[in-house]
Amino acid sequence: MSKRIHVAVGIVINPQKKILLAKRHDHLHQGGKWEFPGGKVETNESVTDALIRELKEEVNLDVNSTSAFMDISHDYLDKHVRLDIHLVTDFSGNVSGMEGQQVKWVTVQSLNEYEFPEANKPILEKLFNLDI
Ligand SMILES: Nc1nc2c([nH]c(=O)n2[C@@H]2O[C@H](COP(=O)(O)OP(=O)(O)OP(=O)(O)O)[C@@H](O)[C@H]2O)c(=O)[nH]1
Ligand SMILES: [Mg+2]
Repeated sequence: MSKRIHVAVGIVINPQKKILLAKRHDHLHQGGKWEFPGGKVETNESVTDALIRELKEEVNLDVNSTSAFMDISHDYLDKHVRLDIHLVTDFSGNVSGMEGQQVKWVTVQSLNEYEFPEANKPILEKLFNLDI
């Protein structure tokens, strides 16, 4: 049986309509690829609380509110992930890669230049179709 994990993922969009990407460290699951910041929802934690906590821990942003965007279940060979993806436009602070990871603001149009985990394909399609 592969592991099942529930992940809170943030599509952070700044006032210039750029989206925040972070690069996963090589040793992590799906390492070396770009991701939308986020992480595992802990026991007794809501997805929103998990996302607020992860965005502070990983990229030092203070998030005020989030809105549900899409939900994806994906089977990797070694684990099953459920990505609970939220849009984040209501935040303050300056981005910093708190875990030494590379971070980058990119336009929606340039997202196809980056390599993402397989599970992210539907997210990219939905973002391309958003008129932002
Ligand atoms: N954060 C994030 N995780 C993703 C994305 N796409 C995707 O497949 N994942 C998968 O979802 C899982 C997220 O776990 P994570 O490593 O971010 O978890 P975490 O921040 O709680 O890390 P930790 O376990 O080191 O505390 C990983 O298996 C990762 O491969 C994405 O866009 N963002
Ligand atoms: Mg993470």
